[in-house]
Amino acid sequence: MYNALKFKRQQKQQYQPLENDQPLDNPEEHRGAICLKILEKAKSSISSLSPKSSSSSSSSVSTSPKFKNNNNINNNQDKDKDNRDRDKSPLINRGQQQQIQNASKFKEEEEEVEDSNVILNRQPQSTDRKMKEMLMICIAGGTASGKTTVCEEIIKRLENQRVAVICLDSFYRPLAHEDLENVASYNFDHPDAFDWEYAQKAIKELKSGNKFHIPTYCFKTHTRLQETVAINGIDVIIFEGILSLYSQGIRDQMDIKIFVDTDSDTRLSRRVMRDIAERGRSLEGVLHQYEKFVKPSFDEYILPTKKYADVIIPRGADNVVAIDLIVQHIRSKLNEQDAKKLNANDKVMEND
Ligand SMILES: Nc1ncnc2c1ncn2[C@@H]1O[C@H](COP(=O)(O)OP(=O)(O)O)[C@@H](O)[C@H]1O
Ligand SMILES: O=c1ccn([C@@H]2O[C@H](COP(=O)(O)O)[C@@H](O)[C@H]2O)c(=O)[nH]1
Repeated sequence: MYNALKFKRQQKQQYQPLENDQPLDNPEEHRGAICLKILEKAKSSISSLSPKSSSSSSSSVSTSPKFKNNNNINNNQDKDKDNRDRDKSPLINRGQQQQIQNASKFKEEEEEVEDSNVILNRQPQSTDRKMKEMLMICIAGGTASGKTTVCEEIIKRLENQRVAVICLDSFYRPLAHEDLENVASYNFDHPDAFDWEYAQKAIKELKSGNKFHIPTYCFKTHTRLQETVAINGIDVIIFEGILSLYSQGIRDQMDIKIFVDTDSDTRLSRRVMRDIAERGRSLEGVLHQYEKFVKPSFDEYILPTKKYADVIIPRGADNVVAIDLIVQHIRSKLNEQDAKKLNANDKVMEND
């Protein structure tokens, strides 16, 4: 079964090693690159299961620029410029292959997938797509608190919904030349590292049911790429990131605000393990960055956003009860929306 967390785990080359870090195993590859490779694999497994190529069908799921792969991007950079802004493969989550197998009837939806690069596992809601407000969920929390893992767990349980994950990482500001020269001194955990205006615009457009092209960020070059991932025709959007509860403009768009609250020793040990195993870092480099930037920014900017959360999840993905309750709430919100829509349609028909 496909596992989205694996994406994140396999992103070791996507980070530029900081000072004192070991060189990357393969400097040609970086965060995005790994992602797209996996996405391509996922895409081919979908097409092999889709009605067009086999008897089974269209699918589920979630797209996230965080998991995009610059290999694909690099290949595409040589292609027609007009195609650059076209959507790339969606992120397929852990539960997705199962969902792919389950969702075999909706050929129409599959076309939508190709159109919007969001894979669907539920019949689109006909003509009201543009009018539709989607459910917006925000998942914040410190580094390695388990945000991505919680996202996965939620998506896995939302079998019949179209879910997209948008990562705050996508809205990192491109680094200035002098910052690039001395990247070990750059604070990726400070609010100023993000383009909030852009992020807010994206969230606002998506919330209103409009298609939006989410930017992609290259963790190797610390620049924003020209490639985007188009998001459209979704039921639920999850906006995930260390500071995703930081901006009031963004918070105001959110229907459910979640803070993943994992003890800092656990987070540090996970970050050390993850960054060494998956992001090509040295112990010294991880600890240096953590002490200089990650911890101070957590204390000053990230932790204070906990007060904005509707739900705080202690212990992250280990907290199955909290995740189940959140998913129940999401389902009931989606049902409310559907009921409202049916009501509105009935009224239109009565008036006709
Ligand atoms: N509940 C858990 N138990 C053990 N390891 C976990 C758990 N949740 C996450 N991890 C691991 O910790 C690391 C960070 O988790 P992740 O979900 O990517 O956090 P975040 O998205 O907040 O940075 C990953 O290597 C992941 O496998
Ligand atoms: O170029 C970059 C961008 C970000 N980081 C670090 O990533 C974490 C946030 O990601 P999580 O998955 O939530 O841990 C943040 O703490 C930054 O320090 C980076 O090292 N390089």
